[in-house]
Amino acid sequence: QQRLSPPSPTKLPIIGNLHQLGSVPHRSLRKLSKKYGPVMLLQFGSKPVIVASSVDAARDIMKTNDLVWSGRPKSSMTDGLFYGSKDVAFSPYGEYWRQIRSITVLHLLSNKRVQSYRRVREEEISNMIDNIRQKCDSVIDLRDVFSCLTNNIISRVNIGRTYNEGECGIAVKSLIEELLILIGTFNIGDYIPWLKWLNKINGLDSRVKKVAKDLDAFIESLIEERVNRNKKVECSAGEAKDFLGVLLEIQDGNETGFPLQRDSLKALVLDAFVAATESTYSALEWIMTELLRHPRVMKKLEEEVRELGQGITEDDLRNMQYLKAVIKESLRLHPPAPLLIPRESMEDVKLLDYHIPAKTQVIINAWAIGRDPLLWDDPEEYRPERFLNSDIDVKGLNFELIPFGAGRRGCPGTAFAIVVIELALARIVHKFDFALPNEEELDMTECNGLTVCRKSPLLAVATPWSI
Ligand code: HEM
Repeated sequence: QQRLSPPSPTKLPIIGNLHQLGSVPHRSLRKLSKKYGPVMLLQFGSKPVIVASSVDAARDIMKTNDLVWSGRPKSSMTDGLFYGSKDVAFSPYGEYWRQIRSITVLHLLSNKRVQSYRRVREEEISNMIDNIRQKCDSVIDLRDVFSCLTNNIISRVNIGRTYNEGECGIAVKSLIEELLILIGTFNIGDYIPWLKWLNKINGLDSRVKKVAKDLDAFIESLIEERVNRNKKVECSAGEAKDFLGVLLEIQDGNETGFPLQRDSLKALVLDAFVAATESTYSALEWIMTELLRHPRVMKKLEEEVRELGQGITEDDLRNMQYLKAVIKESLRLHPPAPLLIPRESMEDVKLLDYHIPAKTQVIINAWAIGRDPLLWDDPEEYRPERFLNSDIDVKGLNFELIPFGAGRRGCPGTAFAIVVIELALARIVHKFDFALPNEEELDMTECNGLTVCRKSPLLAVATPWSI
């Protein structure tokens, strides 16, 4: 029996289909998939890449054959930035990944840990409200506000303090931003190996080296600060330990029987910063963008959150069905990582009817699935009501809505992110009326990268709401 290969657009010599990626790949790939089908085979330089754009293909990859598809393609970019890809997100599948993922889940991201950060969230969200209040009646950069919030929350639970106070903080924030840009940059050397030398000329190699070196110096200084502090003051009993503190203890005590090398420890601390910030603030920024474009929806949300009168706590979130629907609808149209993180087959596997050889990369177009007219009525319309009487959730069980991926390599930070987004949104909409600074229609252009933000930061004017 002949082994069936997925359909492919015509390839050019050397580059294959790279020229068809365009400046906004999730859009170009959807266009191609409309012509070639929900499973298509492209060629990026010398590498075969499958693009999956339907709910059935996504389910097949992330559920039916999840184990086979749990590899990550090797990337010289993440090797250079994460100590040889020793972090959770980019390390190859295997025993090492299993160990570090379970350390990260247990000590940073489990439901129990996430609940224990309640005070951190409440304090930082109150700081954000104060910050907005001080700028009322002038134009506010909401991306900046949300980026500050998510940075502060992850910093406090990751390293025990915020780092964006003072000059050094600003430098660290821009280093992490540069790292994210680099992860999203197309690296020609990974796809056309004999063109690797180009990265020396175009400056990519030296940018990677510089960011990695500067971030390493930052994390080393945190470790040193911690070691000195622990020597001076014994950690007070009952104090919740931050992730870095726990990792240092694991390293000292070797209690898990798993040797946690210094590079691995640093990769895990860095991973938490990188995975938790841009994804979350970009989600918040897209949500506010849609609310500002849809005053009817904003009004309904205001009614729901303002019904509670004074102060909203996390206990109130449970009953806020419209708030949850607004978040899901925004993540459907604007998943912060529209193509998720690429995976790789670890052995030969069938995908729907097609035969896929081992070591094939797959890109899942979550953005296209969220807008598939076979799954959603009026898919391009922003209508949170569609989720009001629906069981569809973002947790990786419903493959029509997968902003956090699914399966073994699915996002372990979902619960961490959702509660920050819910509380931050409920509280700002409770406290302020928002308006666009001018009458012009909002520019909805997207930027390019692993995480996709608005091209221009969202600007708005806030006025305090009073009963
Ligand atoms: C709105 C916020 C977030 C979004 C949209 C998001 C999305 C994603 C996606 C799409 C993946 C890849 C899933 C796959 O391959 O199936 C992922 C992986 C991951 N995320 Fe998130 N994420 C968010 C927040 C967070 C937070 C807050 C953390 C941690 C503090 C986190 C940590 C991770 C890690 C460690 C991985 C790698 C998992 C692995 O490869 O085993 N994420 N995330």
